[in-house]
Amino acid sequence: MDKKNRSSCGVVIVAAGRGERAGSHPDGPKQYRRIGGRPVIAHTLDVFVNWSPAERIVAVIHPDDSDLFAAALAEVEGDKERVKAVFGGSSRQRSVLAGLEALTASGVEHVLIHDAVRPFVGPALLDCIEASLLTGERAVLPAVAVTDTLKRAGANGCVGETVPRAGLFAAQTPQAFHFSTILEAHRRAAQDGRDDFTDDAAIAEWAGVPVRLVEGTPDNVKLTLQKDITMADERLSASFPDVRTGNGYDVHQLVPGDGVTLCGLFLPHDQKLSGHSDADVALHALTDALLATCGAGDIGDHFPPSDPQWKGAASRIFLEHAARIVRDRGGVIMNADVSLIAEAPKIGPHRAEMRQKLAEMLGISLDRCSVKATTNEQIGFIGRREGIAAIATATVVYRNPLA
Ligand SMILES: Nc1ccn([C@@H]2O[C@H](COP(=O)(O)OP(=O)(O)OP(=O)(O)O)[C@@H](O)[C@H]2O)c(=O)n1
Ligand SMILES: C[C@](O)(CO)[C@H](O)COP(=O)(O)O
Repeated sequence: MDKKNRSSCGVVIVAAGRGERAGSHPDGPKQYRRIGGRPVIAHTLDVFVNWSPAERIVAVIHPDDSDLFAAALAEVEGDKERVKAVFGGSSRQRSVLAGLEALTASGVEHVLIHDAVRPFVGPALLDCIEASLLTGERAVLPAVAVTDTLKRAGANGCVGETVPRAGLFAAQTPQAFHFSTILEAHRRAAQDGRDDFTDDAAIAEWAGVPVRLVEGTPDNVKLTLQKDITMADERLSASFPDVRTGNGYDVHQLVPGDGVTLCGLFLPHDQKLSGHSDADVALHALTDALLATCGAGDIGDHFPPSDPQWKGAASRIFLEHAARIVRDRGGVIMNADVSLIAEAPKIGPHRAEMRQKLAEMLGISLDRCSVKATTNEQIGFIGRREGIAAIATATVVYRNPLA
């Protein structure tokens, strides 16, 4: 989704429960149990810290779990600066209210409230919920239609009746709301002594706020019992990593001038690259390579050369935009590699600084960034110093389903 059409969201992740139905375990309550080698809550936080509309993330934890939470947070991959922990209460409802109160000064317009123990939430569901909020909905509930036949138990372990399942849905999280609407509803429920709501949509319903249903994902299960944790662990341990590689190519003409910008670095030279933006071929090729890893089109789709706002633009804007798209779709950039094909200026003395710039722009470590250069042996248009070309490759691992 285009950045300018995105909402400003806070996120409350409730993690203060004791997980009694799952049973006790040396790793602690179920949100700290390891699935696929990492704590459940680390998987959950990964998704939100890499989802760009999430401006503030409040994890609501139990006062006994501060050390467990700090250790789990250390395993989260992404911008953890946005995550703050507060203590919850004796019920889920009280924990949610503690999380909402912690967001009051943040100025966010919307809030997503999510169970820490639903680690398989994916960015596609978050985007779908956000899209519904952006149409003006004040409460949005992801839910899946019930597919089993439902029975109500009667006396002596026998069926009392069959419950018609038409129109019945199982509620999931994250449930999303206009922030001040749900805060006010939660505060009012607490003042009225109501402590029996099992989800936040029910509080919105009680407050008379219409709740929009959107389609949840069957994968987004809540880990409630020991068997759920076992199945989650098997699922993550058995799954193949979703590794994708994209490539990109770009070329720009050299004309008389005072220097060229390559990998975001200005190199004084007796020529310049001509183009609509700063004509940084290296960043253009790498932008295309990143977009290719998730089928997100090419640089021209996102930044049309016909659009005057990109005239003379620094190409880091394009690269950072592509990196954001990748992260929003659950991708982790593993590697970025650029080959420059230029007769002059000499790239070798500037390679280290160029790699450093790529690492900064992409938010990844230096050893994952590579810049190489070759001449064209004085052959063809590059050999005649009429242009510079770049070829780039990016490797991205997608942690969550793209669909
Ligand atoms: N006082 C509570 C109770 C629950 N939760 C959170 O609400 C989510 C959904 O609750 P549930 O699955 O019922 O978790 P527990 O209450 O921990 O489980 P149990 O009822 O088996 O003890 C969990 O992420 C849980 O940590 C919370 O923050 N504060
Ligand atoms: C909020 C919830 O995940 C919606 O399905 C669910 O109600 C929370 O679990 P609990 O067992 O009711 O605490």
